[in-house]
Amino acid sequence: MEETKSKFKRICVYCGSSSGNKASYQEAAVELGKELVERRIDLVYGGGSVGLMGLVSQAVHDGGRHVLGVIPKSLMPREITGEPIGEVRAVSDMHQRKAEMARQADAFIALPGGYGTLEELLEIITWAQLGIHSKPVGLLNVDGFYNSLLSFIDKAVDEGFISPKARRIIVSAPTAKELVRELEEHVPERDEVVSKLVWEDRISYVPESEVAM
Ligand SMILES: C/C(=C\CNc1ncnc2c1ncn2[C@@H]1O[C@H](COP(=O)(O)O)[C@@H](O)[C@H]1O)CO
Repeated sequence: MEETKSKFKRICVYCGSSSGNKASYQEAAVELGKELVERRIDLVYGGGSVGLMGLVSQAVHDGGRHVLGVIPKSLMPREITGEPIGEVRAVSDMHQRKAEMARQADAFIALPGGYGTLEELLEIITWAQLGIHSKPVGLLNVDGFYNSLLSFIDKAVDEGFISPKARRIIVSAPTAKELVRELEEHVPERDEVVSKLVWEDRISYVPESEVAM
């Protein structure tokens, strides 16, 4: 397989701790893992090997890229998260976990999932809206899984609760290949008010090309 270099060093993937009922969800998790490998991108995720989390992390690990799992101590028992893959970083709680995953990543992708995935996705979008980070956020809309969420968000725009600019934080595509390509091309929009906010815990993004070697 030919490898393509990406501007992202590491992507954070949010996804179901279950596998979902359709084979297409599981196939998409493996496809995403392979796409990261092809572009030489490492993975940070919620740790463990259950559900789609296990499939995407195994695919990245099998392809020889680094996998970092961030797990709260209380979720560490193997019967809950399964055998860990790659490097495991233990944190004290769910809040610290999300902050650590966000710090370690240059971009975010949500695969299909449940409450946990939705919560992680909506929080990272909210953090982008508030200027805590300016890293791209992608939705892998496998088989239209996220159509109803996107319709809801569009309704919130129509009803005046989400600005059109904040709506554009979300990049969505039906396949991993298209999504990663779109995330690579995405230019975050600057908001004059938000960019003046001061966050002690601002999660900065330094493109690899700007990191002193
Ligand atoms: C409590 C049980 C299983 C939980 N196992 C998890 N292991 C690791 N990470 C998890 C787990 N559950 C949630 N997460 C995080 O949320 C996302 C998945 O949640 P979802 O509700 O399945 O969508 C995932 O990205 C993780 O970061 C036994 O039922």
